Amino acid sequence: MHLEDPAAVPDALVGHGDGRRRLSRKREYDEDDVRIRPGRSTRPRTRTRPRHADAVPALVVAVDRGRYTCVLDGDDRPITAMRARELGRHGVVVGDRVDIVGDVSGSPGSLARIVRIAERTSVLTRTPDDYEDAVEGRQERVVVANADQMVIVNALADPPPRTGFIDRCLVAALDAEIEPLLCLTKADLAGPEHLLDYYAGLDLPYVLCRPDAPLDPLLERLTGRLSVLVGHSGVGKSTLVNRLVPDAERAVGAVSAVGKGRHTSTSAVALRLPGGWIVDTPGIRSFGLAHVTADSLLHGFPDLVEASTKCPPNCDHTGAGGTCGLDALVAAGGADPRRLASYRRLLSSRAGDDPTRDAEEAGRAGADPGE
Ligand SMILES: Nc1nc2c(ncn2[C@@H]2O[C@H](COP(=O)(O)OP(=O)(O)OP(=O)(O)O)[C@@H](O)[C@H]2O)c(=O)[nH]1
Ligand SMILES: [Zn+2]
Repeated sequence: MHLEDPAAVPDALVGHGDGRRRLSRKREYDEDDVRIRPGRSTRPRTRTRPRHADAVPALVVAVDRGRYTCVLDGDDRPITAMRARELGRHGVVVGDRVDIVGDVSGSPGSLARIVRIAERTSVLTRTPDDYEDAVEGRQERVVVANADQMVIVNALADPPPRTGFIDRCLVAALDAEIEPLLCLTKADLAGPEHLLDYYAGLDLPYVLCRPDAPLDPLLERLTGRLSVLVGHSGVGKSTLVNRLVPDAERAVGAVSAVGKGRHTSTSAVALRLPGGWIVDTPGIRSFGLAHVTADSLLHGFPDLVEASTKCPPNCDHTGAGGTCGLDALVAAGGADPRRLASYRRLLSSRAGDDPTRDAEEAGRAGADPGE
């Protein structure tokens, strides 16, 4: 028997898994609601719930408008679940390890309930950039929980590599303490030398992918991990996902069906590999970094960060005063000037005095061979 405290969680403010809050959303019902409740009693109400000894561990693989698709260990059946109200405002996102109760059969029409969310080992967040989600402003959003690795997919040609995009991803990954992996596609069209030269000062792991070679080097790095794939349009991310998970289309279809038919194009979805998970992020084209502090931004440039110890106190690293240690580092040949320029582009796009998209265009030009 559950005694509800209707005042405990105002339904209109319940947080949703994607970090959004919708106002005046109708309260959600779960199987407890159909039980006959005792009349108002004089017993003190309590927020303590039974401990759900029968709960089973599951992974959240998709989120769509308040419905969560979960799977059990070693079982691909999608189980639709809702969030128990006792979780309060705690959001649930793809990658979350949860405990579920109720009907966990996954049969059509069944609904389980998420009663616990395990502590997250990492949280990848983004701030929507100025050009999207204007309605929601620049509210920070969790993209995926518990990712161990960020696979930054970039093409070596067609479209040419965009170091501005990669650098932005690196900042987001390192800020979230997620290991980055550079995945260079279309290696059949161009060599990686130019790009790797730009990253020579970093210990950045990379793999090359081409249609006529097996994906073993990539698979090796994906094994045993939960990897989130990011990439801008046209780099071959869908091609890659379809090669890694041949029935990805079907899996994503099954997942979207539970969300009453409409698949939210910006949501992430986790797909099972023989030994690991990949999280595809369709619709996520870039990482707004407004939530990342200026300090963390510099930690996204491991080849530059050490030189900041030579900066005067409270240096803003813009180079304006001519005393920034980063300039001294570059002048002494200790770092690639293009790296410092990229850092400063991100710095100024974060400060809001330079539209993000322009900054990334500049990053793209910076990677062009011959520049
Ligand atoms: N030559 C070559 N072409 C590739 C490779 N990978 C993908 N392509 C092609 O590049 C184009 C874009 O590939 P997609 O997989 O659709 O790219 P995407 O990153 O998913 O882009 P969106 O669909 O816009 O999100 C397609 O025409 C692919 O056939 C590759 O390794 N080599
Ligand atoms: Zn400085």
